Amino acid sequence: MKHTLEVMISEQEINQALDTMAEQINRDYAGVDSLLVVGLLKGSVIVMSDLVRRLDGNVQMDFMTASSYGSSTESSGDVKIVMDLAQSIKGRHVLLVEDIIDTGRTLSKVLALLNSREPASLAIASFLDKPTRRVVDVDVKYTGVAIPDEFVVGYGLDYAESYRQLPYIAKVVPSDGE
Ligand SMILES: O=P(O)(O)OC[C@H]1O[C@H](OP(=O)(O)OP(=O)(O)O)[C@H](O)[C@@H]1O
Ligand code: HPA
Ligand SMILES: [Mg+2]
Repeated sequence: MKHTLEVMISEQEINQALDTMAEQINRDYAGVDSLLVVGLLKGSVIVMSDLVRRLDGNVQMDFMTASSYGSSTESSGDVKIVMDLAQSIKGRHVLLVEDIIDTGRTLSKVLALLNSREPASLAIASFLDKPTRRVVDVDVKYTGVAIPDEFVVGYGLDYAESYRQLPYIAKVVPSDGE
């Protein structure tokens, strides 16, 4: 699809939203020995690295890969766990970090899997939230910015694997010809 990009959330706005998220997380986990922050690849990789550098205390990191969008702008609904965590989460305090919650299908699937492993606690931090698109209800404890129903890229988010590196978040606008 031919398209152009329109900036929706600037780098400065991203940083402000991250500061607020990190303050809330630091407050909530102040009494906890260690926090395992789990990023869902690939989208979360940028927000994960920016968020953990704002966190206090003993923070550990792990990653898993769940994929449903492929090269499309529509979720397939078929969420696959492509790569699992490297460690047990039984008895751990786990914070799952995502770039975006859209239909909620990815997070609900991953949440069910991780909950079955009996963590001490499990909460979700998603930088973006598209609440009007929700198909499955998911309890997201920390969110950065709520956005309207637009397909966005940048700051980890891709369109057919491109644009993840942009330091801002932009809307994908279809242009003439297709
Ligand atoms: O709430 P949902 O409708 O499930 O959409 C959100 C998910 O979709 C994207 O991942 P994608 O499957 O595109 O993989 P990626 O992280 O590698 O881009 C995004 O990173 C979230 O994980
Ligand atoms: O708006 C989006 N952009 C990129 N990837 C996504 N995955 C779910 N929603 C989106
Ligand atoms: Mg994607």
